[in-house]
Amino acid sequence: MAIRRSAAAKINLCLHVVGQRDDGLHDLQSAVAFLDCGEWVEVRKSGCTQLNILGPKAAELPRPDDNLILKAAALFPRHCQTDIRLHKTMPVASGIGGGSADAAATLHAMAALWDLPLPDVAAQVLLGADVPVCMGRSPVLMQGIGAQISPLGDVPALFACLVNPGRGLSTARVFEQLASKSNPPLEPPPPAATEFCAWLKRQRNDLQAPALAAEPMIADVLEALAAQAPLLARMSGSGATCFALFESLAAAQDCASTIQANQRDWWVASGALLI
Ligand SMILES: C[C@](O)(CO)[C@H](O)COP(=O)(O)OP(=O)(O)OC[C@H]1O[C@@H](n2ccc(N)nc2=O)[C@H](O)[C@@H]1O
Ligand SMILES: Nc1ncnc2c1ncn2[C@@H]1O[C@H](COP(=O)(O)OP(=O)(O)OP(=O)(O)O)[C@@H](O)[C@H]1O
Repeated sequence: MAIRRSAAAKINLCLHVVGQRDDGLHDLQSAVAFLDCGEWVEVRKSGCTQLNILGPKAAELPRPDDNLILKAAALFPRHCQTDIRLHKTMPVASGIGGGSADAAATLHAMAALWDLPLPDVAAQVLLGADVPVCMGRSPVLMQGIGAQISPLGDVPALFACLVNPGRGLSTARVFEQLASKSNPPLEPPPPAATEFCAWLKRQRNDLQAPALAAEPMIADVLEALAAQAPLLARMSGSGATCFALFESLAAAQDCASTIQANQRDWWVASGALLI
């Protein structure tokens, strides 16, 4: 029997860096939502644990032994030998949590396959700061280093276009280049869905400036998205993927096809935010 779980793209709709801890990690406040980009993890019982990677972005992960998926699988007892397949569609090191989403999908799939409980949040966050948030798929508020997750409240139906210019960025390096480690906090999210977009526009991604300095092509991506008259265009996570939000699926898809037609080498995706 095979069990398949999808790994959705994580979008940091806003990301405030509000402090730095003694261990160097940063305290964050981020509204996070998800978009299904067709990436998945499939598991089946086997004589040994191994990972095979296929899909259009498989070549960006040449060494399966280093994969976060195998670190996630290692959280289960030794007898849980599992054959794992990853279908990779999201660009690697691109600020949309690909590795974390794959690790989260692996934890869900293996817990179901072996009828075991999920590893706790403390173990999840040791895999990666984005793993706890990627265990769910609905819009949430992420705080602390990534382990404190709470519901975001009433979010309207929104549609997104994601664009990545094909340049990987190191998350650690972007944090290092951040000018101020202690920035103004998020305004509390509004109770009513009708106020959500106005609230979101007033928030920031504090990693956008250092990522732009490291990779100037992000400015081209943001300009291309802004030209499609979205509700909002901003960078996700530590970049370089940027997103634009729209009120309709058709508008998000139009944005994606226009940008892809102009920039054949860029990675582009669109769809409804999961709610
Ligand atoms: C920027 C975000 O994507 C926002 O959702 C995440 O905080 C990063 O999540 P991630 O890629 O899963 O991060 P990890 O692999 O755990 O950490 C990569 C590096 O990012 C930096 N890092 C990460 C999380 C955090 N709260 N503070 C940090 O300073 C650290 O230098 C760390 O070594
Ligand atoms: N399954 C995986 N998918 C993608 N990257 C992985 C995976 N496993 C390990 N990695 C490594 O993790 C690093 C970060 O890649 P990932 O795609 O998770 O970054 P990201 O999208 O910037 O993440 P985040 O938004 O959480 O900072 C890469 O250098 C990659 O080699």
